[in-house]
Amino acid sequence: MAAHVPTMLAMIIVSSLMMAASMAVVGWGRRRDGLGRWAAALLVNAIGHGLIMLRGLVPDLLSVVLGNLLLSCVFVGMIAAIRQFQGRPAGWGLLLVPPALVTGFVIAFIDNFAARVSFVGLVISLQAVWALATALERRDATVGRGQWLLVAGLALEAVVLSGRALLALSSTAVASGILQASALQTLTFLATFSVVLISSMGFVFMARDQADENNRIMAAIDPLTGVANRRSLISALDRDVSRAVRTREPIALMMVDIDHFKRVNDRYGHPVGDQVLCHVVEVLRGRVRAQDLVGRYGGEEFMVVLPDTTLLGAEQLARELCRAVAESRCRIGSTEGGSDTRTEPGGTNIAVTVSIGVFGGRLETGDSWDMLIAAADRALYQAKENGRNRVEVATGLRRPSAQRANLDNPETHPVSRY
Ligand SMILES: Nc1nc2c(ncn2[C@@H]2O[C@H](COP(=O)(O)OP(=O)(O)OP(=O)(O)O)[C@@H](O)[C@H]2O)c(=O)[nH]1
Repeated sequence: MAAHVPTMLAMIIVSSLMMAASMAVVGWGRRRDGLGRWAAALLVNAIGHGLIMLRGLVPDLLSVVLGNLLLSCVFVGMIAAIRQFQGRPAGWGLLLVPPALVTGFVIAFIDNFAARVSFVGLVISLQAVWALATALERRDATVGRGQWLLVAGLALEAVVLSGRALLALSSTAVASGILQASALQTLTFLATFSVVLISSMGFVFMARDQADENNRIMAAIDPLTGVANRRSLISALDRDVSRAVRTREPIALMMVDIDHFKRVNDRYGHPVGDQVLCHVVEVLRGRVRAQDLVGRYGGEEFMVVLPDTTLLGAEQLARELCRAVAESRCRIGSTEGGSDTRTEPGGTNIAVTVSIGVFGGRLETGDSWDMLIAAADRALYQAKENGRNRVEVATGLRRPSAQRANLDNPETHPVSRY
């Protein structure tokens, strides 16, 4: 099948322009997801194919030299866009080598159509492979399936252009002029049309999936401390509680509250208070296991969810955390020292302590996350009542019925029930 070449070129031009305009609109103001660079590449693609369509009507310098240069620059833009999406520098210097080679070769062989098709086809197909490899390099960091569309389009372009380049010198299938119809010309331009559609759609989906992922992370994270926020804490706790009920494995929960935090704010101001919050989070996170979840429950109160943990284990960890916070010093920039500060060259160290309420045990059907929080909160309240900078343990859940949690070694924890 040998389709009418100018018609196919027109299809490529129109689809590139429409896709470029759509991506420019969608990507407007979102400088870092690469949509703008990809749209620019599509615009260059439209102009390059436009110049090729004008073969014979405009000087060869424009149609042949500039046209081929622009077609090579399309992949410069695409690779730069993929790298921008991945948060990497474009590396323009190396990217511009293929267009320079194409320009030099086309000028030198301006009268040899087969040699030009062969060389330019090979260079551009290598650029497509380069773009493909760039996309695959950070595959794990890219969410969603859009990347596979992108890769599929680039792979198609690479295969068709390299096949055409290899056939160019030995076969008449390539035709003797760019506007002459042949089956191979049809395949080539269909592949270019496909890369415009498939890879561009893939790139848009990638950007959308990444934005969704970022939103999902933002919605789950406390922006100040970078740990789970209350909403994601509760949903994780709910999931762990359901699992603990099902498996009868123990689960533990800590409520950690900074002591006299209001005084820190009052004495040093909110920004320093914020630093203290981050400092406490750092100490907590540095001492829990990978499967434990530290999050900010609200204000100066943190929660630590400890799946598969006995009351005894949680209590020991809580004491360790309490000690670690008390022994640590939150280093702040330039602030007036107070009674609980040590001034050292280059900054001030603020002493900070926490009180911790712990619940731990095996759960029964009907137990829910809010019952665990209430139990740990009661213990926390008692820790505050008993003088702060200490750990208190809740020995049971307040169930609606007379049931009790089957706690680990309750006799080894002869503490009062809060
Ligand atoms: N800097 C800062 N302060 C906060 C933030 N969230 C809550 N706070 C402050 O935390 C303080 C909590 O004070 P209180 O509830 O009285 O507790 P406390 O002073 O720690 O006293 P105890 O818990 O009884 O030891 C208040 O001053 C809040 O304004 C925050 O994100 N940053």
